Amino acid sequence: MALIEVRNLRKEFNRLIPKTGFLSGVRNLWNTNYLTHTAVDDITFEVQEGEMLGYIGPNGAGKSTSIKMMTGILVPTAGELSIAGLVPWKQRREHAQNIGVVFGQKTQLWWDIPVIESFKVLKTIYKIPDSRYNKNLNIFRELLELHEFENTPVRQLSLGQRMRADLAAAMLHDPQILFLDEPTIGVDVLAKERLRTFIREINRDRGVTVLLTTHDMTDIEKLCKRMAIIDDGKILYDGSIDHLKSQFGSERTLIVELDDAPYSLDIPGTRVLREEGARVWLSYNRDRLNASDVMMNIAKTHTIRDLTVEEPEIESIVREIYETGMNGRKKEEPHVAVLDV
Ligand SMILES: Nc1ncnc2c1ncn2[C@@H]1O[C@H](COP(=O)(O)OP(=O)(O)OP(=O)(O)O)[C@@H](O)[C@H]1O
Repeated sequence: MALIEVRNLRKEFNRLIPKTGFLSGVRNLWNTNYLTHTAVDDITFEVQEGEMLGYIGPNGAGKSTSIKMMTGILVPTAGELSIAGLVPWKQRREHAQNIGVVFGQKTQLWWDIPVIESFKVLKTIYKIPDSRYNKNLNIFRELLELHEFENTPVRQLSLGQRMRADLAAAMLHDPQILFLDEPTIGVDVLAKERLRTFIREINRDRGVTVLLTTHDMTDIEKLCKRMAIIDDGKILYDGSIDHLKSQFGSERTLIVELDDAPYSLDIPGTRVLREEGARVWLSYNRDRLNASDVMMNIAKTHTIRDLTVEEPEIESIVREIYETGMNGRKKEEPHVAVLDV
């Protein structure tokens, strides 16, 4: 049985249609005209124990709404949800013991008290035994370098420090599942790397199952093997990152360094992306050409000094899917490629 089971999950919100015109402010007080907006539209997926799933999508796609249902904050309009055998919004207390949650946009800690005092409050709330609390605190202190700021009130922390404190707080009670909603948003490169190392280690050493939402594709590439793409409340893709790359990333970039300046290199089947002195970046479709064909064609007119082929970046593949849907289809025809990973 999967640890997270989501079946035909749906969430609708009612939005007020504002009245305009004369005395609109007053008339809106009695306004009962609502428009139903479907934020999550019949999604189905599973997450196995110990897996790390990247859950991505453009702004307003329905990611946070999904996480809020999975964490028990929101009640779905329809569908089924079982997490570690519990229904989040019905068994909230038991469920809270099984999960850790980090919302990058909003701290779970108390703003005015030192980080360590927030941890003590959480110890009491979750009834964490002394030995377990001390053991976890020591491990997290080292992994996240908490000693730098554990006696500082949360409101005085930098964003990177706050995220480190939030991650530790979410893991103090040893949850088996961690929901991360944009945990690296706004933090610098070094802090991002520290957060990623922590997430990787708790997944590897403690077997914690992770559901990660982020707009940073490097987070996904560095942490997850599997990714689900949601847009307009629907799952467009659910499968391995390698499969997505091999299926949708057929554009390759060949970078050649020549003995002389290329002066508008014109190689059939390729497109010049950039030229810099004697270096030129050429894009070609791997399904129609291979690197050696392109190379041979260049060698007819130039002497090649150096050459590299760049793999497609997941970021550009995902951007294309957001823009045009799967397989270049329009978004009104969502296509779900469910794969075993
Ligand atoms: N409480 C609410 N009432 C009405 N509409 C809502 C509410 N919460 C979310 N929505 C709408 O539901 C849709 C999905 O929102 P959600 O926050 O889940 O998106 P998201 O994928 O997390 O976006 P982002 O990446 O910008 O955080 C959006 O159109 C949003 O405006």
